Amino acid sequence: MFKKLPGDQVTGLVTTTPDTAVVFRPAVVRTPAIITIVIFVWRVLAGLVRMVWRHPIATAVLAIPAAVTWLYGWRVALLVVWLPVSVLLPWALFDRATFNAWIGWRLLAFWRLAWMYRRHWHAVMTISGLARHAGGRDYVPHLVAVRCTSWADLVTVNMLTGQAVKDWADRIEHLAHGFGATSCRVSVTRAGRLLLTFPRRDPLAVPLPALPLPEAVSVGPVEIGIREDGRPWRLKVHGTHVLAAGATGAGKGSILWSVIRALIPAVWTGVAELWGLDPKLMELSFGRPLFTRYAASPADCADLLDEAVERMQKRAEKFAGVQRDHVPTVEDPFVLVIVDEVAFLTAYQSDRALKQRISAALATLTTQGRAVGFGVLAALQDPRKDVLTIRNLFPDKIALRLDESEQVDMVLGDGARDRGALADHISSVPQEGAGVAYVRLEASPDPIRVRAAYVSDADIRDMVALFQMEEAA
Ligand SMILES: Nc1ncnc2c1ncn2[C@@H]1O[C@H](COP(=O)(O)OP(=O)(O)OP(=O)(O)O)[C@@H](O)[C@H]1O
Repeated sequence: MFKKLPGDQVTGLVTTTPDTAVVFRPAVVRTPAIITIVIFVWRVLAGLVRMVWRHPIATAVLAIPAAVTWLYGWRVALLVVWLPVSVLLPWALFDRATFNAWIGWRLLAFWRLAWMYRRHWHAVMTISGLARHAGGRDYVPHLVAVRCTSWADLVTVNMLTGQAVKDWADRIEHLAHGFGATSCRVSVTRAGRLLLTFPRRDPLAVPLPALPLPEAVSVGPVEIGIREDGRPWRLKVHGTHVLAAGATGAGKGSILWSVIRALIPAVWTGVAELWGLDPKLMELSFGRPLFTRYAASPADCADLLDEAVERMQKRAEKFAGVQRDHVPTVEDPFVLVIVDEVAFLTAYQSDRALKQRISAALATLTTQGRAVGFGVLAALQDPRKDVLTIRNLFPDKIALRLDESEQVDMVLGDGARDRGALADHISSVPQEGAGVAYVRLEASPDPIRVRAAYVSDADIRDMVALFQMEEAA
């Protein structure tokens, strides 16, 4: 009787031997071969149609020569291949940008989809814990499409039903290493669909020299560097307050100086004023003539801030009931109060009375100054709790290189690091990482990576000389 085992129906089985293994074999329903073949062929055809639809150029590059070889022989195929190559090659050599936009990135996307993402998708999803096994079935997030830009692969993916963005944000390191990238950023494109950004190279690895002095008179948004996607980084300074936080040597100076540089034409014409607070006596003193008002000692800084508050309040009285938005004019210029190392004046200030005066003046400026044309741009080394009160007064924040991962969310807000703002991973080698930062733009919760242009001492000297010449003229 036991020879029939395992698997046969063994109802009523009686055995006197303890520990006898009784195995039940599940009923097997045999699917007719024709149904299996139809399903298989259907899947192949659907896959082919999808591939042609999504990657027409890559498919044509492979399919046309193969078809011509088969139909007419390899000589004709060679000719057919040579004709487009003789057009495409010069195009690629002499106008790389348009070639890439039309053909290059599409071919690369096809290659990256097949070679990197499809090949490793199942394994990475399973090992990172993003795939699920339930009721005997594997549920794997759906890889929708891959697009390539000059610096990154943009992978669109459908989450599994019931998954949250945080499930993915918590696994950015698994994803990055799984797909051979140094980092990964997660953003939501629509309900249930994510865009994963895998950089292939770092477009911000090389320092950016100081940008040319703008020709137009403008108070912003001012161009101060480049974004990772190659577009200019424009920072809003009029109508907001900006805090740039970064460890020592992170390049806070390059942000302050790039903003100053971009505002120089507005300062020349009198529609903007720069007020400098330089408690470290190192950063702003170099370009002292550019500042309408300048202070270094804490007592002078307190006086200067009090004066700014007084002027702001007078202007608010003048505007009351007349206008709600500030338009910079020579009569009512935009005043940008620039503070290098704001914690020197607040958290680290030993004179209590002075500390309270400065904190109160800064709080008044940052809470009431926006609408009447007073802005504060402050640099800060340590964004931790003792300077928290100051931090929260600034609507716009920039995270340069930070020492600890927890500091990223302190600067950019909750969840910023999970979404890829790895400010604690920015290189401490000045050449590679100084001036590199993460910012959150108003329109999107997703942080973007940027690099400020480096305004050298020579650039500042030139700016001062030019400024003085212009004033003398
Ligand atoms: N945008 C930049 N691109 C390239 N190199 C830069 C950039 N900004 C700064 N550096 C380099 O990094 C060094 C440190 O920069 P900087 O003094 O601005 O840092 P910091 O954040 O102000 O430091 P600290 O808080 O100690 O004053 C500079 O001497 C310069 O060589």
